[in-house]
Amino acid sequence: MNDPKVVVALDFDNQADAFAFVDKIQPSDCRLKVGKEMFTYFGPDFVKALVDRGFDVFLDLKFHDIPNTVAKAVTAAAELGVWMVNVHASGGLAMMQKAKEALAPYGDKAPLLIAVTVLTSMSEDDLIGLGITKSPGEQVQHLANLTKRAGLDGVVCSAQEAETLKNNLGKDFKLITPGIRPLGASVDDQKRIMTPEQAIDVGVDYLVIGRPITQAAEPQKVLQDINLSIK
Ligand SMILES: O=C(O)c1cc(=O)[nH]c(=O)n1[C@@H]1O[C@H](COP(=O)(O)O)[C@@H](O)[C@H]1O
Repeated sequence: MNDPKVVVALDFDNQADAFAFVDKIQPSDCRLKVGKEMFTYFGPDFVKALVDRGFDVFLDLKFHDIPNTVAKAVTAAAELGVWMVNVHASGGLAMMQKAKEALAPYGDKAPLLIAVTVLTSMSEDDLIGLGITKSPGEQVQHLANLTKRAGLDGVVCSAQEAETLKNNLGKDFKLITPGIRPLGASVDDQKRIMTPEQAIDVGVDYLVIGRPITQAAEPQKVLQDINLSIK
C-alpha cells in the first residue's frame, strides 16, 4: 500500500516497548504518530530513529505561540524529516500563514501542515469559559475555514464532523481523525467512535488509531484487517 491511511498513535512511556511494537509492523501498512508524551521523554532522536526505519511520522506537538516561534518550530520538524506536523488553529491566521511560509523552501519534501480546531475534550461550557459563544460544532467550522484560508493542508477533527467539513472545504483538504475503533475493539476512553470503514465513507483521509493496534497480541494482523476493511 503506497498511501497508508492508518496512523498508529505511539503512546508508550518507554522506548523499549515502543520499538518492540514498531518491530512488528511495516511502514507500507501504516504511519506513526508521536505526541507530547513520547517527544518530551525521548526527543528528536526517537523521531529520527522512526524516520530512519522508513516510517512516515506525524509529529503531533500542536504548536501554539507567536507566529515567528511557530514558524521556527515547524522548520525544526521539517529538518527532522517528518511527514506531518500540526499547530492550533486558534493561534490565528497570521501564525498559520507564517508556519506555512516557513515550509515553502522544503518543496515537495515539506511536511503536511495541519491544524487542530476544537479539542474533542472541550464542551460548550468550556468554550463559554474562554469567552467563545459559538457551539463547538460552529467553532470547528469557523477554525477549519480559517485553516483553509491560511493555506494549510487540513485539520484534525472528529469523525462526526468529517462529512460537513469535507463538503464545505473540498476533497483536497485533509481530515485526520482519532476515535476510530474496529468492530469489536474496546472503546477505552473514547466517547464518540466510528469504525474505519464508516470514517473513510464520511470522507476522513487519515485514521489515528492507538490502543486497538498497540495493545493487540498480533498488531500486524489487526492492521492488515483494518487495511483490508478500507480497501
Ligand atoms: O490530537 C490527537 O491526536 C487527539 C485528539 C483528540 O481529540 N482525541 C484523541 O484521541 N487524540 C489522540 O488520538 C490517539 C487515540 O488513541 P486511541 O484512543 O488509543 O486510539 C491518542 O494519541 C489521543 O491523544
